[in-house]
Amino acid sequence: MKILNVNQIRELDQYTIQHEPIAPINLMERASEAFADWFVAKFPATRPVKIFCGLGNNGGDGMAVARMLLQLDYNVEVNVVRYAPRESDDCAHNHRRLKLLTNPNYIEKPQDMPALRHNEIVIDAILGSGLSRPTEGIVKTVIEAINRSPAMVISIDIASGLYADRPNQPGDVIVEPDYTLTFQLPKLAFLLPKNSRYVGNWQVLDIRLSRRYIDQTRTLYYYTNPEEARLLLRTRDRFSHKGTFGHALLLAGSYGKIGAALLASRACLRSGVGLLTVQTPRCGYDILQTNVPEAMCRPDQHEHVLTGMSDISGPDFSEYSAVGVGPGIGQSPETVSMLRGLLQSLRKPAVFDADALNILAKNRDLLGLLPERSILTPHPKEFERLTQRWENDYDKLEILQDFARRYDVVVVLKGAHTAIATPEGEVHFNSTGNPGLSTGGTGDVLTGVITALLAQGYDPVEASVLGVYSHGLAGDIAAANRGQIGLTATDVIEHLRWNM
Ligand SMILES: NC(=O)C1=CN([C@@H]2O[C@H](COP(=O)(O)OP(=O)(O)OC[C@H]3O[C@@H](n4cnc5c(N)ncnc54)[C@H](O)[C@@H]3O)[C@@H](O)[C@H]2O)[C@@H](O)CC1
Ligand SMILES: Nc1ncnc2c1ncn2[C@@H]1O[C@H](COP(=O)(O)OP(=O)(O)O)[C@@H](O)[C@H]1O
Ligand SMILES: [K+]
Repeated sequence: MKILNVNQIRELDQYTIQHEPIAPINLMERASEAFADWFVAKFPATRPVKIFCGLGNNGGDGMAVARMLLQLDYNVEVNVVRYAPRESDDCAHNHRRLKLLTNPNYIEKPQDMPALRHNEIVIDAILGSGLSRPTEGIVKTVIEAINRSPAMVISIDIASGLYADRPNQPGDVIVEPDYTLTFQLPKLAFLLPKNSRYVGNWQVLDIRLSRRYIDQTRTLYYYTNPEEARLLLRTRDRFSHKGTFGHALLLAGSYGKIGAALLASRACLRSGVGLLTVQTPRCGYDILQTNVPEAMCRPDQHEHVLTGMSDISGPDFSEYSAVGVGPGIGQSPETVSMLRGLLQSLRKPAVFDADALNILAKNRDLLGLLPERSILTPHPKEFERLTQRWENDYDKLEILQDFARRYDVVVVLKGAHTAIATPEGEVHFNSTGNPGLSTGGTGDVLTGVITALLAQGYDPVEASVLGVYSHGLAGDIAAANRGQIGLTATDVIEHLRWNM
């Protein structure tokens, strides 16, 4: 799913109006109906509703929604925040229609603000994607009162005061909704961690804006939806054999962290790899052979850390279709040498995670040795070590895109809505996953999943997008079974589903 910026969204509205064609007021009616349908399906008419409308088209949506809910016998009070002398044409039209049904309350000064109570629902239609400056004066006062109130808050299209595609400043006053119902496509702002309280649970309502405009419009930002993930997944040929699905090598574990190697190995096997070899320090050999009988094990010559050297065969990585390195490996000098040797001999993309990334951050000359289109899977702290501190989430995105372009790699920046940057500078935000995944070992699982997909011949971007999606989906299924709080990395492995 594409993510468009505010100018593109405006063009999309205009294009739809001209080419469908549809009158602007009817498009507003369609958007408001979509919102009202969602609302009516979720909340009974016994819950009192207070709608706060601005004077632009977002306010117009709010007034149309008010009319629709009144006609369905909801108890609705409309508050128009009069911060300017003029309304937009479509807002004025809906204002006139609304006044045939009810007398709105007009808020011009703080005393005009009504009290908000616990069981009430506030609908925020003060400002939408047309926000062009920080909120101030009476708008700011109303937003502060809404945020102080115990009422449930639902924003139409976007929280009033939040920019859809650029950073807000500290101190900006923004509605803090429980829900945001947005139109047609997600907004970039929804996917950035620092905006979490200004978004709440969000959902996209389809209002049939022009498919053609969306298809032909260029963007760097995407949101992976279920259909797109499903399309990436390859079906298996009836005459396939284990050789068809690649041979992965995982370099993982050190004394005290053999668990990381186990988790990555099990996840790799549960993600369709044909064959798996795991190289761990000698201390991990029995553990691995006992607990993951499907995997072959290459014991490292070293008892406690990875050196890359094994009695079974030398450090020849060319026989593997994909290599994944990092989970639990530590940063001993021997392991740093191993990584250097690996980078010097690797000829195809590999997956780098955890301490492999920390070693890269401390030995920056190694970054130049990364095979092109390799996959790096940092969490934000690891990414900061590889790059620099960022001022805000938009700044971080730019650093992410620059890094992926500069080193010709795919960077999987993990977290809620994991952001996958491609060497071409595109960013794919993930749609699955939940806070239950914030627990040790889930990153090791992800490394196993992505390594398996790479070994099966998926292109590195596809392996990352599909791997991150499936990993998050497994977390969601596991959380549905047992709740987020008790979720472990092993649960994620056990809930991987490839019949999406
Ligand atoms: N145009 C269309 O066809 C559709 C528009 N829709 C709605 O229209 C909204 C966008 O409408 P608009 O472009 O009118 O945008 P807004 O409703 O956000 O209003 C913009 C107006 O508010 C002013 N403004 C900006 N920042 C302000 C601030 N901080 N304090 C006070 N005033 C401020 C602007 O100068 C402009 O006059 C969307 O968010 C969506 O809710 C939907 O009805 C779907 C269809
Ligand atoms: N709040 C969250 N919502 C969605 N996914 C999350 C959340 N917190 C963590 N995750 C996911 O969990 C994984 C954590 O990885 P990582 O930090 O490397 O853990 P570890 O090093 O313990 O294995 C990542 O895939 C990340 O995207
Ligand atoms: K709004």
